[in-house]
Amino acid sequence: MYIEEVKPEMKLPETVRIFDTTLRDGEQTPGVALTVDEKICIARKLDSLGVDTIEAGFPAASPGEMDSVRRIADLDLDANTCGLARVLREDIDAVIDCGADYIHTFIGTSPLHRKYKLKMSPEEIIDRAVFGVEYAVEHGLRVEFSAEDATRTEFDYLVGVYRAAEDAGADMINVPDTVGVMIPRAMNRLIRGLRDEVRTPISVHCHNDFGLAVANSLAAVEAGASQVHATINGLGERAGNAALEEVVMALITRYDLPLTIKTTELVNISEFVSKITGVRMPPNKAIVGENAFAHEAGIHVHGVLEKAETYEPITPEMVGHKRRIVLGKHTGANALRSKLQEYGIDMNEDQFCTLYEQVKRLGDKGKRITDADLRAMAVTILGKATREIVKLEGIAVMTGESVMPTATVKLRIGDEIKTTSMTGVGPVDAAINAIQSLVSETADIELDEYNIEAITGGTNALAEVFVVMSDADGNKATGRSTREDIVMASVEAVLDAINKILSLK
Ligand SMILES: CC(=O)SCCNC(=O)CCNC(=O)[C@H](O)C(C)(C)COP(=O)(O)OP(=O)(O)OC[C@H]1O[C@@H](n2cnc3c(N)ncnc32)[C@H](O)[C@@H]1OP(=O)(O)O
Ligand SMILES: CC(C)C(=O)C(=O)O
Repeated sequence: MYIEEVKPEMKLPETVRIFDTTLRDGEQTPGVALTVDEKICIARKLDSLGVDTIEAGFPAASPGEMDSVRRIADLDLDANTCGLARVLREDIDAVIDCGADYIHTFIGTSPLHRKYKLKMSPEEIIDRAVFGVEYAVEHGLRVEFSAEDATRTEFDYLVGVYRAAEDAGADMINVPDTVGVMIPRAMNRLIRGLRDEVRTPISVHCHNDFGLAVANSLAAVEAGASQVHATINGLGERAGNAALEEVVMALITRYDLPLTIKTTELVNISEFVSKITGVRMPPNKAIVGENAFAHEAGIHVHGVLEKAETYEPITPEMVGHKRRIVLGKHTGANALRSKLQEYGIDMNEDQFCTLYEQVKRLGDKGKRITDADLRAMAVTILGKATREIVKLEGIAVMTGESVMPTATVKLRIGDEIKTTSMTGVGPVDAAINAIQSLVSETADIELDEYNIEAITGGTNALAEVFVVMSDADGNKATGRSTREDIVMASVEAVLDAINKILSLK
């Protein structure tokens, strides 16, 4: 509604090209280093996603980078394979040697970069830029030129640099907000200004130091930029780059721009990149976070159950996500009824009220309530309490210096008594390993989470253990126990969760 009103003020391009730099700037995320094979896997996924260009690496940086870019170029993907290079002959030669079809070459232009980093005069920087672009063009590459730290460069000088790159044959000029200092209005002004001065298509590369990378990228598009640099999950130097999934979904759904991205792949690629890089997404991350389509508050869940758009701006399916109704302190009766219906559980009004109160009480204590917990609570209220299918009959643990921590556990599982001994990194680990080994003959139940907290002080402190376990069918249950002895608290919590899951069968 409001967006349509401001659209006439924009200079939107017909479409926006997506230049993905997950494998280059994304890999500059502190602590992230990808192997050649990992880069190839990500490149294939980016290509299926439909990005226009994949910046596969910086070939001059190392033999591994060279190998990655070469092998990605050899894949002959639909996306352009791009290599990054300083405006130096040896860097550009490295990109040429990789067989990439596209080069991104750059030089710093701001007073800070000129004076302190490059120690070059403004004229020398222009000469170097022209050399780099011409050299790459002569070698048959399509060339994107970046004035690094453009957003802290004097406008007239910046125009001079870009005009020189354009005259030297650059196919795209990129405007990097290298340290993320822009605000959307200023970015819009800068891109409008540049559009009046240069003929070449304009791209932007925004960093997220103030959390404005996506907003600044969109402001640039509103001013006519026809390409955006982005990374999966917003990876990149320091606070990262503009998150591809956010930029893409905003361009498609807020600006109605026809992008070629297969949006249903976004969650899949986000999870893949998160796993490979080890950079986990916060649950509230837009578009791809665990909570992006999760609802707990009663008023919201009620709205969503009636009509999902009340509290969802786009459908989860559009990005390959799933809607989740979460139980907790804010749960309302409508949400609870829908959960019971989902599991085919019938209750009278009194039983329902008891369950509702229990959910609220647990929520107030800050406890997490999984679907299996709810089902266990419901069956207890219905008089069919969680059955103690697995019962501890005995346990002995041995630990110390120079011995492998070992636990011997005796369980009654149904009518059978079973015993085993297992080792672990400590007595708790050994005991849980032994329980899991015995139970694995009945059901495949994994420990997903283990948390321990000291409730009181001192060596005889009460410890509360909280676990989350799940089986191969996706049933998840929590288990809890509070004891002075952390081994026993852990064993009881694990058995609590296992029995909840087995009682559902
Ligand atoms: C904003 C960005 O994200 S830029 C990309 C950042 N990515 C990387 O740096 C990738 C990893 N880098 C590397 O492996 C190394 O830094 C290399 C191989 C590229 C260069 O290594 P070294 O030769 O040892 O140089 P070092 O990194 O210490 O310093 C950078 C040099 O490049 C020069 N330089 C920096 N940018 C440019 C440029 N665009 N054009 C020409 N020279 C440049 C610097 O002035 C400095 O020169 P000096 O060695 O003569 O002082
Ligand atoms: C190489 C350039 C575009 C860059 O990564 C930056 O300025 O952040």
